[in-house]
Amino acid sequence: MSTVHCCTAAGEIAGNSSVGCGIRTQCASTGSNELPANAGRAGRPGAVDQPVIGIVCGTRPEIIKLAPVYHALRAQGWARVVWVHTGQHADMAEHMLGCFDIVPDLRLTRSGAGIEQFSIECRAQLGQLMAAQPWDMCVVQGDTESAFLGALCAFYRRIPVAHVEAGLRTYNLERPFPEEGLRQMISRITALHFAPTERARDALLREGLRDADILVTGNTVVDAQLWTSDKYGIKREPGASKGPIVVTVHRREHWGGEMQEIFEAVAEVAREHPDRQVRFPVHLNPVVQRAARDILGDVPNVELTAPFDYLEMQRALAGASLVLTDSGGLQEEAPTFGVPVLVLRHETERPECVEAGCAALVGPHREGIVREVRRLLNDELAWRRMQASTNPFGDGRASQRIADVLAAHLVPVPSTEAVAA
Ligand SMILES: CC(=O)N[C@@H]1[C@@H](OP(=O)(O)OP(=O)(O)OC[C@H]2O[C@@H](n3ccc(=O)[nH]c3=O)[C@H](O)[C@@H]2O)O[C@H](CO)[C@@H](O)[C@@H]1O
Repeated sequence: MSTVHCCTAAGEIAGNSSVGCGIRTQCASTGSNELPANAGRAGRPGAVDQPVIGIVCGTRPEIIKLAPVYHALRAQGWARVVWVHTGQHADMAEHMLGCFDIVPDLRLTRSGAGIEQFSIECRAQLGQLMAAQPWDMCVVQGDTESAFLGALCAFYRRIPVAHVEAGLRTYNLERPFPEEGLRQMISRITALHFAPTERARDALLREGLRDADILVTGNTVVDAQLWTSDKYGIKREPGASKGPIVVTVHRREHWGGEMQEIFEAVAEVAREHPDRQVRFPVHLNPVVQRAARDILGDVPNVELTAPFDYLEMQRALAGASLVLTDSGGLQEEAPTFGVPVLVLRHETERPECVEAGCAALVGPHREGIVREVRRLLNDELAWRRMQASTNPFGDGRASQRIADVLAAHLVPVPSTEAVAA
C-alpha cells in the first residue's frame, strides 16, 4: 500500500470553510473560503466526470481497516475519494489518522459527550454533506455508530453503500452491544458487501442477500499490518514465549461486573507470575480508565499506559507471549505474529481463529481467565500449539480486491461505438 500524503486530496476541497451545520473542510490552505464555482461533484476544480467515493468513519478500528482501502483507491486514481471523519473517537482517532498519513477531507463537529447526542448531530451533518456533494458510493466499515449513520444517510440519498467487514455475526443483539444490531442493520441497506471470510459470506446469503452483491476479500486489517510491518521492519521477536502479556478491554457490554472480574483475573495472574510483565494500554473511556486504575494500579508488574498508537501496538504484539482481549481487531491481528489470544467474551464473530487453534474463547469471568492463562504460562507445549502459522483472516490484499470491485461498479465501460470511433 503506497503512502499518499493526503493534503493534496484534502487541498482539492477548497479552503477552511463551513459547509452546512458545522461541517469543516480540512485541507492545505488555499485561501479560498468558498467551494470554487467550477467545482466538480466533489467540490474539486475539474474532474467533473470522476466517480466520487465518500468514506465515512470515526473510530480507531475503522481508520485502521479503511486506510488500506483509501490508499488503494487513491493509488488507482480513477475516483475522487473523500474521507469524512465523524469525530466519534476524537483523541484516539487523531493518532490513527497520522499513523496512516490521512488528513480527512471533511471533519464533522462533535459536541455531545454521549452516543445519543453524537448520533443526532452526526446524522444531521452527514445528511447536509451528502445533499451538497452527490457521491457515487459511500464506504463504511464494521459496526459502529459512524458506520451505521454513514450508511443510513447514503441510503436516504439513494447513494449505494459498500460495507467493509460485512457479515460478521454473533446473532446476539446484547453481545456485542450495540455493534451486533448496527452491523445487521447496515447489511439491510448495503449494495456491496465486502465479506472478510467465507463464513461471513454464508451468513449474508442465509439472510437472503444476493450472491452477486457479496465479495469475499479477506480483512483489510491484515493489509494494514503487513504494510506497517514491511515499512517499519516489525516482526516476531525471538524469546517471545517469555514476553509480556498484552491486555486490551473496552467493550460496553463488559462495563461493570464483568470488567471488574477481568481486571481481577489479570491482577491474580500478574501476582502469581511477578517475573512476567503485563502491558495494558487502557482505552480512554472513563469507565475503563477508572476500573483499571482501581484494580490494577498498584500491581507492580502491570503497566497501565495510554492507548498505544498503531505502531506501538504492532510492536507490542510482535513481542507478546499472550494477548488477553475483548477486541475484534486484535483477534484478527495476533495470528499475523503468531501470538496466542484468549478472547474475553462469551462469543466471537471471529470463530475462524478459535477453529484454527490460535485463539480460545475464555469468557469475561475471573476463574476461566485465570485457569487458561495459568495453563499456557505453565505448559510451553500447549502455548506452542497455539502459535498461528498463517492468518485465517486475510492475505494482505483485501483492499486491492475492494478497490478493483468498486472500479468495476463505478468506472463506465466505454461503449463499443466509442471504442470503435
Ligand atoms: C464487535 C467488534 O468486535 N467490533 C469491532 C470493533 O473494533 P475493535 O473491537 O477491534 O476495537 P478496538 O479494540 O478499539 O480497536 C482495535 C484496533 O486498534 C488497535 N489498537 C488497540 C489498542 C491500542 O492501544 N492501540 C491500537 O492501535 C489494534 O491494533 C486494532 O487494530 O469495531 C470495529 C469498527 O467497526 C469493527 O471492525 C470490529 O468488528
